[in-house]
Amino acid sequence: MDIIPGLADVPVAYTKICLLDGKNGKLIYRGYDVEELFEKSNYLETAYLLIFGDLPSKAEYENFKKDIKLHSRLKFRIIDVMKNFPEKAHPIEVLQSVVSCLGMFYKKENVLNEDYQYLSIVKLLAKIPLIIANWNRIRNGDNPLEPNPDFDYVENFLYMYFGQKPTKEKVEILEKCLILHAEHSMNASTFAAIVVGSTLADPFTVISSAIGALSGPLHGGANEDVIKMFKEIESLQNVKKYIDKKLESKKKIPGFGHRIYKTYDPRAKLLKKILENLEIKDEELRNLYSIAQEVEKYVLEKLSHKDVYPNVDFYSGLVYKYLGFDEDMYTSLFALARVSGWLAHWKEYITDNKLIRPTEIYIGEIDKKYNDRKV
Ligand SMILES: CC(=O)SCCNC(=O)CCNC(=O)[C@H](O)C(C)(C)COP(=O)(O)OP(=O)(O)OC[C@H]1O[C@@H](n2cnc3c(N)ncnc32)[C@H](O)[C@@H]1OP(=O)(O)O
Ligand SMILES: O=C([O-])CC(=O)C(=O)O
Repeated sequence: MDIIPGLADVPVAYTKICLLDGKNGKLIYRGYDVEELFEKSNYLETAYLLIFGDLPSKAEYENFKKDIKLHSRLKFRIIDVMKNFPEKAHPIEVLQSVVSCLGMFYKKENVLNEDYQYLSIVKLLAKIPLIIANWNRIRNGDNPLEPNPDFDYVENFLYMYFGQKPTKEKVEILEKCLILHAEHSMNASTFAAIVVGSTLADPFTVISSAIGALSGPLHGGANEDVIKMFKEIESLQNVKKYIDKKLESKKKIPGFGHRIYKTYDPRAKLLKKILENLEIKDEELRNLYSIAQEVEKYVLEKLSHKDVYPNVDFYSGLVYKYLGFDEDMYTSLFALARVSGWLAHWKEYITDNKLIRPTEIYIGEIDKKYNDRKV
């Protein structure tokens, strides 16, 4: 028996949620190509599709939206907890901690009870955007805003975050970004969600664990590192030198490479398409975007023979920057979207649950004696 490092290519579950074709760069949610959803759907509808199995009818969608609006409140005690966090706390740490706190406020029920599942799903979808938006206001010394019941999900998030009604263009762009980030089969954070879910822990604990897994630089944390890299590069003429130095010292280029995609990540293509269609007036963003294009060209020259291509984290930050978000918020925006994928997998997995408990191969010492220890 041998181990499989990183469980690469080891299937851990049957699923009807997501099909990933890493060779051809295709991403399918519940039978629909993500590209079609990107063009035609919106985030909440896509979340419903992922979690409940198909796109909602008009009535189902209205009900779902109504239930989410009903739970779009944060208890004052949660806001108080947030006000006591250090202003410099990273938003993803705040999000993970507050989602974990949420569970303390609700009665624990049997996680296999479908009504409890539905209520928890609605609460998490309702409250996660509020936590992210409120934290941004709290850390800047502003009071959190009440949600505007006349606004849709994404519009309301942007309103609460920035404190003004967002333009239609910005709402549409964020809807598209969230669709692209909503789901991605058995990635590390989804695996964390089903590992914790398989113990029949409550859904707030499940999602909080998944957020923790997402935060690392090899996963969702890479989008922040990408923008830092563009800033460090500073100008087009530094691109080659910067990338060569990284590769010579065996460092990874953030935003490149993927366990499954051995070609261009379809989401990176669509994010790039968003950028191509923008009229970018901000000079810093224009400069970072041209650096990004140059980095892409040069890294592909250097690494495409190893099947290393841009992943979803490569262009997302530039789009978020266009929308006005600070760079330390990018991973939280990823989580805002991915919560639907985590919930879909959690629900699917526990319906036919088996505790996840792999094994390991012991290669340490045996038969040591306590009295022989070093003095
Ligand atoms: C939402 C997401 O999670 S998308 C991924 C976000 N993460 C990043 O962008 C961080 C940078 N990328 C990486 O670290 C990796 O590509 C990962 C973690 C995403 C995937 O890692 P793995 O599947 O374990 O692939 P592995 O690290 O073995 O790479 C295979 C080969 O490609 C190279 N490679 C892969 N990614 C990169 C990269 N970003 N920069 C330079 N080389 C790379 C490796 O050095 C390795 O080369 P070798 O065979 O000569 O040793
Ligand atoms: O699938 C993966 O391993 C990582 C990824 O791209 C994602 O979670 O979106």
